[in-house]
Amino acid sequence: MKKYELRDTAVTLLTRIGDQGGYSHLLLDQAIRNKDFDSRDTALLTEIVYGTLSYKLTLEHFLGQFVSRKLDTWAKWLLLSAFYQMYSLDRVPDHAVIHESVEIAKQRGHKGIASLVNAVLRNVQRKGFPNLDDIKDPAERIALETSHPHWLVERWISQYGEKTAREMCAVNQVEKPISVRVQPLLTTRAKAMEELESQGFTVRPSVIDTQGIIIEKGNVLKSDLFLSNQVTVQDQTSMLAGRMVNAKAGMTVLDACSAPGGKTTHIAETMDNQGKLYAYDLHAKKAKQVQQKAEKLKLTIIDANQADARKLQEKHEQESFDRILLDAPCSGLGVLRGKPDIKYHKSAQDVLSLASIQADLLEEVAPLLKIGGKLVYSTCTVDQAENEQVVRTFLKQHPEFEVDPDFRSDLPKAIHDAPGLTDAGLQIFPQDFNTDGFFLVRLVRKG
Ligand SMILES: C[S@@+](CC[C@H](N)C(=O)[O-])C[C@H]1O[C@@H](n2cnc3c(N)ncnc32)[C@H](O)[C@@H]1O
Repeated sequence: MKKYELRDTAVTLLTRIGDQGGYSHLLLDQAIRNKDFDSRDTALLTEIVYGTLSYKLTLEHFLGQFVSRKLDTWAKWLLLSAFYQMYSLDRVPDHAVIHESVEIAKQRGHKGIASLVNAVLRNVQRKGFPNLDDIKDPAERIALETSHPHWLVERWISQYGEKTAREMCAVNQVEKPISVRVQPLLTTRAKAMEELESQGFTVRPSVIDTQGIIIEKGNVLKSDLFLSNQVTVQDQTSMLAGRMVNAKAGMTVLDACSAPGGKTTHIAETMDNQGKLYAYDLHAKKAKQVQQKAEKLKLTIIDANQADARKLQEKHEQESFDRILLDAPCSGLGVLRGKPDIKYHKSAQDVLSLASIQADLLEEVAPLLKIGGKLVYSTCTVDQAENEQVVRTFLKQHPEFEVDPDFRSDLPKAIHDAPGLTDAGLQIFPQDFNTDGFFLVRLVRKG
C-alpha cells in the first residue's frame, strides 16, 4: 500500500459522498473490500470519512477563515479531512497529516496546490482553529459547534428552547447503542441475554420495552440469535409505538404505513399471533418486504399489501378496526444519529409538506376505527409541525376523538416523567434515553 493511500481513499470517498450523492456506508464498504486495509486502517478510514462528513459545516467554517479562493472539489475535501484529523483525532500527529496531505496534493494536482495545502495546514498548526466560543448568536454557535444547518437549530430553539436544542444537536453527533427486540415466539429476553453474554457481548435490558435488549459491545448482526431470527434490530422508541398500540389477541388491527415492518411484526407478537393485522405501504416493493419479514418470523396474522393510505376507505368499511397504528412518513429529524450527512439534506419546506401529508393520512384512517378503539399516531421526527400540531389540529376538528386518558399511565415507568410529555403526546428527544428521537400519542374514539 502506498504510504498515503488511506488518506487518499478518504478524499475519493468524501468527494463521491459529499458532492456526488453517493451512499456513505456502501462506498466505504466497497473501498474496504477492494483495498488491502488491515483492521486498524479500516477503523481510521471510517473515522476520517464519517467524522469529516459529520462535522462538515464546522470544518467548512474553519476553511473559510484560512482560504479565500475557490478550490477544486478534491482539494476542498483533502483540507476538510486534514482539518478533521487535526481538530478531533488526538492520536493522529499533525505532522503526519500535513506531510501526507501535501503528498496527495502533489499527486492529484500541481505544485501550486501542494504549496497551498502545506501553507494552510502549517498556518492551522501554528495558530489553532478559530474559537467558536466567541460566536454570540446561540443558534449560529450551536450550528457551527455541532455542524447542524442553521435553520434547523433556530427552529429547534424556537420550539424547545436553547438547552434542549443544544443537547439534541450534540447527541446527534454521537452514535447510539444498537438495540434488538426478542422474538417471543422463539425465545425469551432472559435466555437471549444469557446467550449473547456467553458469546462475549455486553448487553443490558431495555427499560422502555420488555422485549428490548441494548447491545453495549459486540456486533449483533453476526450473532447466531440474529441470524436465526430470534432477535431483530429495532430502536427502543419504535418498540414503544408497537407496545402502545396495546393490541390484544383476536383483535382486527391496521398498520397504515408499515414498511419495513418493524412495528407490524411487533404488534403481531403482542397479539400472540392471533387475530388479523392488515399492513399497507405506498410502495409495492416495500409492502412485499413487510410480508417477507412476517413470514421469516412466522407471524401468520399479517396481511401486507400495497396501498396509498390516503385511500384506505376504498378498501375497508368505517369502524372496522380495534386498533390503528399510523406511523407516518416524516422528515426523520429524530434519526440523525449515526447518519453523518443526512442532516444537510433536509429543509423547512420538507417539514411543512410532510405535515400536510400526515394530516391527510390521519383524516383518512381515523373513521376506520371502531368506537372505543385506539389509534397511535407516531413519527421518528422532532418537530412540532409534524407532531403535536398535527394532533392538535385533528382533535380540534374531531371532537369524537381525545388523547387516551390511559396514555400516560400506560407508558413504561422509566419514561413517565419524560421532559417532552405534553397534553398532545410524547416527544422523545434523542438525549433523553440515548435512543432515536420519536413522537407518539394514543387517541381514543369516543363516539
Ligand atoms: C416511518 S416509515 C414506517 C416504518 C414502519 N412502521 C416500521 O416500523 O418499520 C413510513 C412508511 O410510510 C410509507 N408511506 C409514505 N406515504 C404513504 C402513503 N400515502 N400510504 C402508505 N404508506 C406510505 C413509506 O413508504 C414508509 O415505508
